[in-house]
Order: sequence, then C-alpha cells, then structure tokens
Amino acid sequence: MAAAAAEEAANSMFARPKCSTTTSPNLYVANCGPTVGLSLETISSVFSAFGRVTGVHAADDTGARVIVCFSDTTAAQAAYQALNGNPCPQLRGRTLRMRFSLPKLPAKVQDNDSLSVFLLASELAIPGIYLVHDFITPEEEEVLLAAVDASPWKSLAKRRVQHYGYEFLYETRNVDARQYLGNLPSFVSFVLDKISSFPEPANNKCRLMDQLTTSSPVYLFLVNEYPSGVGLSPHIDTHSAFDELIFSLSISGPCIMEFRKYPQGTWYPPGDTVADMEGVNFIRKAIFLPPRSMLLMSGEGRYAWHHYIPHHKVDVVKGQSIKRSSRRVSFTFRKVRRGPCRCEFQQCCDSRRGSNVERSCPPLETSQ
Ligand SMILES: O=C(O)CCC(=O)C(=O)O
Ligand SMILES: [Fe+2]
Repeated sequence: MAAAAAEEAANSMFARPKCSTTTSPNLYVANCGPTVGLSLETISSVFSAFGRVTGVHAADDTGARVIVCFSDTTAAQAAYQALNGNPCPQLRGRTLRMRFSLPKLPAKVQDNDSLSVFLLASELAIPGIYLVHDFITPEEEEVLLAAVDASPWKSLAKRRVQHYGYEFLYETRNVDARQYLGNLPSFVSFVLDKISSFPEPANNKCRLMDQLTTSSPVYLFLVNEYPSGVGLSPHIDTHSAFDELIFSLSISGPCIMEFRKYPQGTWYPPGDTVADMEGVNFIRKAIFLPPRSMLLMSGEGRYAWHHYIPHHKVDVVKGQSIKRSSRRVSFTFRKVRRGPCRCEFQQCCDSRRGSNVERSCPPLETSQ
C-alpha cells in the first residue's frame, strides 16, 4: 500500500497551471501509462533522454495518464517540444498529449465532520438515489467473490477491474458499442433476477431493465476492486454512453459515497476537472454503503450529481469511525445507450453538447 499512498500523494500534489503559457519541471502526459502497456520505469527511461527525471507518478486512477517530474524546467521543455502530439516510437508509437503541471498548494480540506453521512437513502434525499441493504445474503456474497477471484483481473493504477459485456474505455469514459465482449457471466444471473424485482419505490423504474439477462447484448457489467484507502474521483457516468439506471452492488467491504451537486449554470470548460473548480460551492451529501447493499442511481441523482468515493482508510459515520477493509469489490450494472440521452439535466449532458465526451465531461481523475 506504500506505492498506492505515494500515488495518492502525487495526484494531490500537482495541478494544471491557470495560464497556458506557464512552464515547470513537471509534465502531465496523457495516453501513457500502465493500462496502455507502458510501465512507469519505461516512461522514466524514455524521458531521461531530455534530463534528470526525479519521478514518474500516476496522474489519476485511469492508469493512462502520468506526471513526469524533471529536476529542471529546461529538460521538461525539451521533452515537451520533442514529444507532445507526436507518435513516440520508444513508447509503442503512442501519441502523447502533454501539458505542464504545477505543484499544488495544499487544498483547503473540508472538515469531514461537516459532511453528514447518512445510512438511508431516504435521509440522503437525493431524487433517484435508492439503497437496499442486504440485497444479497452472506453466502451469495461468498459465491460472487469466489467467482470474480477465479476470473482474470486487469490492473489500473490503483485498483483492479473486470469488464463484461463491453469494455469500459477510461480515456473517453465510454464504451465501444461495436465491440461486444459476449454474454454476462452466469454467476451474476441471480443478481440480475433480483434487480428485476427491486423493491418499492424504485421497482417501476427497474422494470424498465426487465430485459436484464446474461445473454442480452446491451448490458455492461463492471467489477471494481478497491484496496483499503483507494476511492474513485468525482464523476457523472457519461450520459451518452449509458441509460438512466446504474446499479452498484458493494461486496466484501464498506465505503462511503459522496454526492456533489454544482449550481445551475456551472459547466466544465474543455479539459477542466472537478479539482480545478474547487472555488465553486457545491452541495455535498454522503451515504454509507455496507457490504451486500445495492445502490441504484437514477433520475437527478444519476444525471446531475457527481458521485465520489473518498480515498479514506477510515470513514466517519454518525460519529463512529469505520475502518475500510482490505478490499471492497463493487459490481456495477449499466445498460449501453442506443441513441442520444434525452434527460432534462442539460448542464451535465454530453448528448446536448455534441458527441465529444472528453470535451464535455470531466475525466475520471483527481487533480489534472
Ligand atoms: O464502486 C462503485 O460503487 C461505483 C463505481 C462507479 O461509480 C463507476 O464505475 O462509475
Ligand atoms: Fe460511476
């Protein structure tokens, strides 16, 4: 976990400069990292051709963006001039997208006590967010864990994942709808059955998902494994990629999920992220997700609120400290959208702003 802690520290240490002409010894490099087959060691050795590299860190949890730190600005400028926007033969021919990155001033940490963590969705009171405790039994939880542990994991920078149905593309936060990976595994059949009979008051919505079968070619099932202390950056699942209902089943360990709503009219300029908007006030609420609980995000809660899993080792819930266990595994079920999103939350809807998801949605990252 020391490496994960160092990465976390790196993420929170660097930020995009306010002015695009600012240079620095640190380069943010996109399209480059372990998930595209480039180890941090390889990246370090290629960038060393331009000067002394003092470190290469994951820029976020996608595993496809890194921060390369040089001992001086001249070396970073030389690397930028030579490599930005050009295919790099030593890095599998990938075209790197680079910008300078500045050490970040310590962010004003919001006192966690000021954030109420609710136990029930009714207390959270975000339209469209539902939570069902004990959605599966401890025995069923064991079966699911054994099944995913018998399947191959894919490593991202800080967590491991498995993709079924369609591969989730972290760079664009979308799926390639032409690349069907095949039926969902049979070990999730009983979960799909339970979703189809989701309890009141969300059961009407869930009937919309009544096509949920392992052999349906429209579902995407993603397994995420978070080691203790690892979370997920604030994001809204891409509207144009997925239908309204998003289900997330927590197994093995607990966490809290924070929801954030930005004021009407707030929008993300291209490439900017939630971290760049720290000055903007937003509403924060959180809910505790115990193991075996099923979260449903729909309506306003799915379309207009960012969801976020803080990178905590301990969560404070109703004044009690709850330690994250060595891992939390989540199963998310989503339906691939056919046609544009027609939601009423335009400020968050990439379907209304053209098809370029990266332009209109903040990427899944923390500080760049
Ligand atoms: O782990 C979870 O419960 C949520 C995962 C999530 O938000 C996502 O994959 O987009
Ligand atoms: Fe999500």
